[in-house]
Amino acid sequence: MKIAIIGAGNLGKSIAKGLIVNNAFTTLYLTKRNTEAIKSYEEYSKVTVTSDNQEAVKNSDILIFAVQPQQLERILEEIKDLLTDKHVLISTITGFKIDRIEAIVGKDQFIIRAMPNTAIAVGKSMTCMCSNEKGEKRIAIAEAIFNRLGTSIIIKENKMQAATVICASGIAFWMRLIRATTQGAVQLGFDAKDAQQLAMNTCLGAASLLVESGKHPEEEIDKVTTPKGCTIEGLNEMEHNGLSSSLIKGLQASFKKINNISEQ
Ligand SMILES: NC(=O)C1=CN([C@@H]2O[C@H](COP(=O)(O)OP(=O)(O)OC[C@H]3O[C@@H](n4cnc5c(N)ncnc54)[C@H](OP(=O)(O)O)[C@@H]3O)[C@@H](O)[C@H]2O)C=CC1
Ligand SMILES: O=C(O)[C@@H]1CCC=N1
Repeated sequence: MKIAIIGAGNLGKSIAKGLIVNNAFTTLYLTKRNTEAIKSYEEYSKVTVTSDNQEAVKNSDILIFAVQPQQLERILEEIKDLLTDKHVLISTITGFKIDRIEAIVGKDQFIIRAMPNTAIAVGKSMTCMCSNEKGEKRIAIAEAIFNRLGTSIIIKENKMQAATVICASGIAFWMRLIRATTQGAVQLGFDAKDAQQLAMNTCLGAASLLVESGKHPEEEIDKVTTPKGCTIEGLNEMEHNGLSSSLIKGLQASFKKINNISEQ
């Protein structure tokens, strides 16, 4: 696949890393206006770094847009006359609806909206996707890319904002939970390095149990909570202090904010 990432910033570079590590492209163009920070990617075979979006579009089939929302319109205007039937447009832009993209490039383009997260850099992104009507014919291509770099699901466009909160912002939320566990482990006597090992690998184990068994979390909790034991003591104390409630309220606050941003 001939892929271009238009806007190789935080997310764009994470996608590039995932593609490079997984050898998931034929050629890869990375663009940004100031290319200094991404020059090192040219060390990889078949990777081209440029500030010329038009060159990237002409030489690629899959166009992944990863710029800030206010930058997308201008870029679409810049490249729209170069689009042909070979192109699939994948936008990762938060809150930028498909009809706004269609208004610039036309309905007759294969348009996909995707919301990956930064774990794409290590091939573990949870990516949610939707498409315009024409894009349905090529969404399998996007699925193939994002499944190489993690797991993907197709959702309705009206769920993209919620998916952004749970999956994209979710990386930050889970990081904070891991950090809090690390702080607790230090207080219980582990040095910082060991504490982080314990916290992150236990988190990975918990998620893997559910992913691999398809079970409900409470079923796994039942296996760990010895009656009158230390686990239920700790768990109930956390809940008295609002663990679940605090998480849910945070997700709601994030969702409210994302809806406000996209209305602006
Ligand atoms: N960070 C995340 O976890 C996630 C982010 N997103 C979404 O992805 C998008 C990008 O986010 P993020 O990576 O954090 O943002 P960044 O600001 O880190 O990256 C955007 C990049 O676009 C480049 N850029 C700006 N204008 C142009 C242009 N005309 N042509 C080519 N490149 C350009 C910028 O570089 P320069 O100024 O040098 O041109 C910059 O490196 C956002 O819309 C965000 O909502 C989605 C999911 C997760
Ligand atoms: O924080 C934000 O608004 C963006 C959207 C998801 C990740 N970063």
